[in-house]
Amino acid sequence: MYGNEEQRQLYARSKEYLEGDVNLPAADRLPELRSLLRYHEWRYYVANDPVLSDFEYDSLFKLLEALEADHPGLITPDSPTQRVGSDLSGDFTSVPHLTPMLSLGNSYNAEDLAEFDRQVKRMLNMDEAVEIAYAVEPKFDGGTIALVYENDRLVRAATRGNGVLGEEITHNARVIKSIPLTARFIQHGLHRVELRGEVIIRKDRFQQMNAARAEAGLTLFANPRNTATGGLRMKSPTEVAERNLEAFIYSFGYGTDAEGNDSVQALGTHTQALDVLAKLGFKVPAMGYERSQAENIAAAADFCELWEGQRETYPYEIDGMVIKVDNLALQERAGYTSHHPRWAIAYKFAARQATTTLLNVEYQVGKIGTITPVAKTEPVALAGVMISSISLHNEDFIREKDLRLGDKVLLERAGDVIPYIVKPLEELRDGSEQPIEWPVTCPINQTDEAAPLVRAEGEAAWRCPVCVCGAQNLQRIVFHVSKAAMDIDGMGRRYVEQFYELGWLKTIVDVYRLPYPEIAALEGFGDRSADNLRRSVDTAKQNPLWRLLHGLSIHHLGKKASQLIAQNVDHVLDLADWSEDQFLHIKDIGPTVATNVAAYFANPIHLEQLRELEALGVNVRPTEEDRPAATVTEGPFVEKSMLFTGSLQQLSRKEAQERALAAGARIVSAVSGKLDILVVGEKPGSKLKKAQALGTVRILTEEEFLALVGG
Ligand SMILES: NC(=O)c1ccc[n+]([C@@H]2O[C@H](COP(=O)([O-])OP(=O)(O)OC[C@H]3O[C@@H](n4cnc5c(N)ncnc54)[C@H](O)[C@@H]3O)[C@@H](O)[C@H]2O)c1
Ligand SMILES: [Zn+2]
Repeated sequence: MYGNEEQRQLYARSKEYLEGDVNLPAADRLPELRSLLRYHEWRYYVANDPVLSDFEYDSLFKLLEALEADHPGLITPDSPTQRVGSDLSGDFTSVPHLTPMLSLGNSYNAEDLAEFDRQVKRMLNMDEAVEIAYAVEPKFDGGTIALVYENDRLVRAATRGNGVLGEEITHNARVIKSIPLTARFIQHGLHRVELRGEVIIRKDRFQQMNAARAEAGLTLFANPRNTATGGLRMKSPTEVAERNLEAFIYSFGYGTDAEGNDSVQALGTHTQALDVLAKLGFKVPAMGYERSQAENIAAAADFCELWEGQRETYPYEIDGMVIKVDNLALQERAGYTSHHPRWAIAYKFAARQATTTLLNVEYQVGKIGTITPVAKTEPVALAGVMISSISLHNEDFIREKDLRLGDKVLLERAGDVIPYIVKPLEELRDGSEQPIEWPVTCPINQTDEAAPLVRAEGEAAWRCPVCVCGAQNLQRIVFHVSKAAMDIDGMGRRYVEQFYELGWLKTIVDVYRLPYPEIAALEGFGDRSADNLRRSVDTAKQNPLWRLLHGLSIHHLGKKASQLIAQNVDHVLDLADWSEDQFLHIKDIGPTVATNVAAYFANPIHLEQLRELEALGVNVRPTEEDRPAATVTEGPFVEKSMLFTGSLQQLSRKEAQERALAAGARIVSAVSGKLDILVVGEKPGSKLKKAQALGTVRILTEEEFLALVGG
């Protein structure tokens, strides 16, 4: 349909229009904008793979609308503003809809909605002060479907197609369980109806399906929307059934009685019409949850904002909300343009996808030398923020996606998830894209002395094994002073970076010999802050040994392992003489930690640093806090597991537990076959029942317990 070279130009030109870089007479801009929009409609509806965000597409659309408003004589009937985008593929029989299926106008905030409200009133010759009630519901992001029922039976289902003609997919609709094959419309005076709805797939089902496909080595579905629209067009209904599609019905398109007279309006409001559909067994947005009847446009806007905030936790993809004049007679009076109803509007949420150009890749070096590639892109708006820098995680990420410098890339940012690159747009390549050269040595220090990067088996990350440039040291110092390690109050990343820039911090040793008079002279410091900092550093010198060990940034040596090792030495430098095996003798220390710690202490530079730290007054021996709580070897409850339940009368729960510990017990949190003793206070609950049912648990009252621990 479109060649690659042509697509590249259409993409580049679209971005130029969006940047406001196009200066042509209106007579030339009009046809160009139309052909750009047609291209994007094709990417979106037919190829199912848009290259612009919806926001960008809508912006181009608005440019065209504005131009046409200024030059009404130049409007052509085939303009994208005059018809809806077509998804007719030719693979199915085309059938005419009973009434045209249109698009929706767009709004992005409460002001847009207020403007829409004013327009509706103008259209209806209503006073500005009169309030119109609106029905508001999610704008489901799937594939549109039109269902025709005659005499209470489903007789036809079709896609939206080009709005006038749809593709007939009745056999596929029949396997979608939420579409009833029969419904008692006649009870409501409806003999022939056309319903409109959206076919979608739950987000979790989508993920399960993709996980299963990945396992089977099949290509993955791009997103839930494509899975749903593609699902509707499967050749075999059994395949459709496997996709677990669902259909939300959101309105009547048409409805007549036995004589062929309209009988939808008699339902009164859109809200009541949906209530009827719900009663008839259709899946419609639930009142009070997914939909609301808003007394005026401000209330409608509030409901939209509420949903924008909770869209991530909703099980289905929605790209906005739809606001509809609730009264069906007013809808009828407001009417339609050739493109959308005048009585409804979409409220679009901020677009979560965007496309931009990958300009460069920079590399960050972490505290243990992990190299993280970061993409630098042409700045682009994504879900409300400007993005120009995105983590690429590791080399495999780059290779798997086949990213190249100069690529046009699709970005996504959903909810709290950090932005990421979904894929390069391969059809938009022109051959000038360059491979991303993965660094062989430290990317910060590209000299001969830099050692080659290493990648441990089974790990995704490349690391710089011996950093000579200091890039790692900076990260190590940041970690060293952080809460998790030496917890130096008042000395966060910002100061570390500042002192590092000034050359005062090269390694962690320098933390303990900072030039305080010079710090006091820094802008924003003064004597007091410098003094406070000195005090914090002095306090940290008395830290338990595990904090120092953890603060050395040894790969894989976490807090727990640091504590275990600190319990087992008299002086940190003892570790220089330890073999890997000795580390493994400590319960809960595994081989990875053993290897890494042994390697660290085999390095004379590190030993020298530790000697310097000791000379500067940093504690290098285990303290009281490092020692394990003395194990009790005598007492009534030695080696017994114990649990308290109900409220105790003479002791607090905490005091009772301390007594139990002192008497040798271990406190556990649940009743199980491993529980030895349950101490029962007043109003015990299910724990007592469970323990009695087990029959193996010794049950003590508070008095009995106190008697055993000696009062
Ligand atoms: N990114 C791109 O390149 C690109 C290209 C073309 C179109 N688009 C997007 O598609 C939009 C136009 O598409 P459209 O014509 O399908 O219209 P639309 O998506 O703006 O709105 C109409 C559709 O909304 C759906 N819908 C979901 N829930 C609904 C509800 N509760 N009530 C009523 N309708 C509901 C219906 O299926 C209906 O067909 C554009 O605004 C743009 O966001 C994007
Ligand atoms: Zn380096």
